[in-house]
Amino acid sequence: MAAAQALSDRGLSHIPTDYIRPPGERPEVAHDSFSQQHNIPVIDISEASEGYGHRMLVREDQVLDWRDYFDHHTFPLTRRNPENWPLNPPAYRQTIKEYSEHMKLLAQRLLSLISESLGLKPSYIQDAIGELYQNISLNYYPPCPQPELTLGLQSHSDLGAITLLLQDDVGGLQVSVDGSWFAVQPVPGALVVNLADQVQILSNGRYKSIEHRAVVNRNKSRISIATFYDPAKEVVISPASELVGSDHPAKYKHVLFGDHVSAWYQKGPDGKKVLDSLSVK
Ligand SMILES: O=C(O)CCC(=O)C(=O)O
Ligand SMILES: [Fe+2]
Repeated sequence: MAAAQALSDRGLSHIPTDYIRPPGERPEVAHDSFSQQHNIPVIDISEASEGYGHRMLVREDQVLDWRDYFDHHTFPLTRRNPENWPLNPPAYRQTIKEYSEHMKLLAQRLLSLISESLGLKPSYIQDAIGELYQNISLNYYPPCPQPELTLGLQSHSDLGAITLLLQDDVGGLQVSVDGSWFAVQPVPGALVVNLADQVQILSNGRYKSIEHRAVVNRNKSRISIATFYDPAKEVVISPASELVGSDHPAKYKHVLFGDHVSAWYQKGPDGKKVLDSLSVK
């Protein structure tokens, strides 16, 4: 059993100190007023070997997130090995496969529209990203005895181009707008579209990646499924030359996507600090 769930199941009244965030990073609102009945489907990940755990960063001194997650590497097909995915329920592998294909098409449609809205050719962002690296992350946030002291997922922006997020009806996703946190209330049947860092760079800052986090609550567990649309680690991303000129200079340095990922996992995202470090001063 993964860590946060095991702690939750132990029925502790206090959370371990390595989950306690410094006062300035604690959520102000405890989301313990949700009353909907919620049944969590049982998925057996005990056989699974594809990236799962509860630590987000490689640093040892990190504050831990009250979350367990499980990753599926779905594109390119050379990374896909359904043998690593749960066998139960029986439709699981086929469902992930179909879901990944639909999410790919939807993300591509959205990226085309974003490219066009910038006056670029529809395939611009997809061409810049190159071969799609798609991961599907299943996040599980167990009930937490002290939700006011911790976070399910620390503040960050997503690293790639675009993220499609499916959340259940419990609620917990928050976005930062002008320095304040706002809850993103679940809408049945709807996906949340989060723009990620590479679209901010490619659009030379005309689109902004969204800083977000997840809070947990005392009574309910919550599941969210994030589908990430990323470039390969070898791809260099830079502002579109069409969007750079003498009256609007490049706002970001070129970045090797792999370096962006390493900085994120080593230093910690700390909101959008990793992206901010690429700003041209
Ligand atoms: O659980 C959520 O609502 C957010 C998940 C998320 O931001 C992520 O997986 O990157
Ligand atoms: Fe995210």
